[in-house]
Amino acid sequence: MSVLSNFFIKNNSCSFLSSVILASSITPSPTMSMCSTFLPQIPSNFRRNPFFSFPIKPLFSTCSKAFSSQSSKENESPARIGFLGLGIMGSPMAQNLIKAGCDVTVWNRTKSKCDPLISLGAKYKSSPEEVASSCDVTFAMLADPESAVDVACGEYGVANGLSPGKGYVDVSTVDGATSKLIGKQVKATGALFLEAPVSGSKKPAEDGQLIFLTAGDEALYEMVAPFLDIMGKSRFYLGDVGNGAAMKLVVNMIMGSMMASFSEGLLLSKKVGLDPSVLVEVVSQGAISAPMFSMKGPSMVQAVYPTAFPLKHQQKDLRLALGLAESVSQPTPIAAAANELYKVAKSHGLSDQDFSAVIEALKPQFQPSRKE
Ligand SMILES: NC(=O)C1=CN([C@@H]2O[C@H](COP(=O)(O)OP(=O)(O)OC[C@H]3O[C@@H](n4cnc5c(N)ncnc54)[C@H](OP(=O)(O)O)[C@@H]3O)[C@@H](O)[C@H]2O)C=CC1
Ligand SMILES: O=CC(=O)O
Repeated sequence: MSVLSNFFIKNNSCSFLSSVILASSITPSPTMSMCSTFLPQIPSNFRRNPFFSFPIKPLFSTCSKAFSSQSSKENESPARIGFLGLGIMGSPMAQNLIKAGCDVTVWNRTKSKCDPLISLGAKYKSSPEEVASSCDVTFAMLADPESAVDVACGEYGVANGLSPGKGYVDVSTVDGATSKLIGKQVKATGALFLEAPVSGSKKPAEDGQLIFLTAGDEALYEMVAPFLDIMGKSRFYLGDVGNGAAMKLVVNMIMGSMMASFSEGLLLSKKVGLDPSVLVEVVSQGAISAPMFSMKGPSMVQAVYPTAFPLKHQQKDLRLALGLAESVSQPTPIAAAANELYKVAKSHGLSDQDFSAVIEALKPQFQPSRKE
């Protein structure tokens, strides 16, 4: 199978862009020339470092042709990638970049989380500002809107270290207004900005199987595509900043409601004398089957919730999705009800459990006492 056909199969969502990039490796196109201010700091990396022999993702060498065709200078520095926020998602994402041979510099508020990555070869800087100033492109995977703004725009924040020719890619799940605020600060430095929240949890992050929902500077999107392809299995470019955030919030609104509904079903099945494990099996074979139910159902039946997606983040996403719905007067009664359930779960100390622990909020001990 040719490299080109691999590319289309793996990334059927962006086949137009792929063909633009591939074509650019042969004949410079207007799309690629849009990237030229950024390119001088990136391309030689793709000729000199181990990316070319990266065995799992032949796609990458396809993309790298686009970069190498833009430059023939031998004395350019390799692309330097910053990664901020090394929680459940950020750590495996940064790890995959390091394992692919990228030159990665990390920072995390709790410094100890940097140590495993440093031992894999990452560099360390002591602030987001220093990471951004020492890197060509900086990724951030932060908890929520507050931390995303703080890291990007606060004291010693990313914006202080950015300048023309650099790029900032925020992969955190935030609302569109937050993303636009960050984008504005980034653009004021002359750097490029891309929002790129991800769909997919801990395991897809470890396996490089995330789905990127990007929006913002298309030139930066094209520049970082090879890195997204190391961390993910597909990528969507959705236009203006805010669209990536909105897409992610809609997806997670659906997910939060599905999990709440599944929880009700598991508990009801048990109460009427059925085996909830059999319900999981039945669901898995029918039209409402979902990987999420098959993966999480068995542990939910056992009342254990190993954290992949923290419940507090699911509730944050529902809250932000409800705000999005409110902004356009779209009724979302199911999501609103689900949100209340996650709030109950949070108030009972389940914030850091997996979001499947929302089922606990439906159990008698967590229900408001009722007069018979
Ligand atoms: N887990 C999942 O399945 C998925 C999560 N997401 C989204 O990705 C983002 C990260 O999720 P995840 O990795 O699970 O979350 P974690 O809670 O594991 O990690 C959060 C990260 O944010 C940092 N952080 C929190 N507050 C601040 C602050 N005030 N200043 C600086 N850094 C801060 C944490 O630093 P410290 O280590 O110091 O606490 C940590 O690095 C969230 O927006 C989430 O909604 C998206 C897809 C899937
Ligand atoms: O945001 C969570 C996910 O699984 O996607």
